[in-house]
Amino acid sequence: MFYTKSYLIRQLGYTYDRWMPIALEQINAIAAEEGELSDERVRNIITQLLDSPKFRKSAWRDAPSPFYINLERQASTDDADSHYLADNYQQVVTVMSHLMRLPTVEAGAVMPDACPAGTICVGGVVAARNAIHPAFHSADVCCSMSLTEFDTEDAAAVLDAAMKVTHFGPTARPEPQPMPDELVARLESNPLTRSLMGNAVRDFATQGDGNHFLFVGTSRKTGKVCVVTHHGSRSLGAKLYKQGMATARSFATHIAPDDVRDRRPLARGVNAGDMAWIPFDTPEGQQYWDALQIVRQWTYENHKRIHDLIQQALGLEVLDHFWNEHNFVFKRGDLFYHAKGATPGFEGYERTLVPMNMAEPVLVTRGTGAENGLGFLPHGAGRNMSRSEFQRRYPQLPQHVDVRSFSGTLDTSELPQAYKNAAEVKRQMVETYKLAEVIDEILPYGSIMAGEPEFDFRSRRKRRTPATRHIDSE
Ligand SMILES: Nc1nc2c(ncn2[C@@H]2O[C@H](COP(=O)(O)O)[C@@H](O)[C@H]2O)c(=O)[nH]1
Ligand SMILES: [Mn+2]
Repeated sequence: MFYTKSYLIRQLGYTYDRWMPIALEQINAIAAEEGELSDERVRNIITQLLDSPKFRKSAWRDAPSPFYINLERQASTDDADSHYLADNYQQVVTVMSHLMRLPTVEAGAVMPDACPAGTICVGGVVAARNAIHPAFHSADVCCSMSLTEFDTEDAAAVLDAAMKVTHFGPTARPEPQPMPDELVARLESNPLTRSLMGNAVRDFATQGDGNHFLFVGTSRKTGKVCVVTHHGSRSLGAKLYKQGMATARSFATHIAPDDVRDRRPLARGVNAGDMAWIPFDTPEGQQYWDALQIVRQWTYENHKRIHDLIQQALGLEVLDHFWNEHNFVFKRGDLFYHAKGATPGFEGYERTLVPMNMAEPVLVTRGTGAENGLGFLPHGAGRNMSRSEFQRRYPQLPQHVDVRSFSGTLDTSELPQAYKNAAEVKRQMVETYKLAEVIDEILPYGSIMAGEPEFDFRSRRKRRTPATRHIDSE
């Protein structure tokens, strides 16, 4: 006998669903070996299939589980900013409330630098059981901070050398940098990263754009010059994220309830379908997890190569070097902590880096591991408002800082006032919520960012903004 859809629907009373063709394939394969099957045997085969990770049904909670809010409703004394900060607060709480209904999610926290950014807010931490939610680490996988302290007090020489050896923007380096052999071997070892080898090679020792930067300053403690870089895993991570979202959605089409399949937004920029996850205890979950660790290593080596090129250009002695991720997934016990713009402050992260803006010190922090932060601390100051809104409000160039744009044209949406007040965020982090202590500060000398590209892809015209390569009022 050949079993068909109509047998399952008419005789056994099932409703058509995506699992049915797969079930029929299995039933007919078994029938080919065992002969005609009883209705009960067929029902058992279907039950087993629906209980596998790919098809298991899971219900969202009716109400969100509670989460920690380490964010004051208004963090600025500047009246003009208050409106945006209050709006930010509301949006952050709304977004987190949706996440906290997911069946996988067991805990959540919001940091003092929180601001809305789509499926999860920046400054958000979400702990999930047996699940990796790609959207919660975001496309900028392993965006991170790295510091090298050099045995010199000549910050100008270091900034000049950095400008020559680093690379920002969408293009490849004019002279590619080879990756370490061990990294190449790891990339080869996982089918997901192997398929992205071209991206890994092309983008090695580059920093991208947006608010990624290379900051030069001096340690308040030692007076020595430090280079601090900020970037993620470039197109390697972005493409892995895309693969991860596709895999997560392939699970979600079967395991998630109707509201996940529903494409209508839950809130501004928030769609249930984007919250899909990959169960960790599946071959797909294991492979994706391993690929994330490889991308982490690529990102570490990427920072390091840029720092090494500066060291080699000037022949400097390295006094200190450390780094931390702030967009990543951390496995602690049985839970997967997804950090989107949150700095780990637990074991293994004794010193971490929290930048504020180009004109403020980068904080060297030590997390307290406080429960209310789920072991995390802020990753920056967080945006005050959208880029376009900020640009309409006449951003000011900072004084006493050597600001350089790799493209030669300043990106005014990245100027200091685009971010929340640094002292306020620091106060909330240290005093109000006790998430971290500040153990040193890297005082700003200068900064390099991608800047605006010469050609505006949106208007399809050359930009009119004058080039601003060097702003130093002293
Ligand atoms: N020292 C600098 N800090 C900066 C600059 N631009 C942004 N920032 C801070 O970094 C965080 C990180 O942002 P994210 O992209 O990882 O979410 C941000 O919140 C700002 O506080 C800069 O040019 N120099
Ligand atoms: Mn970042």
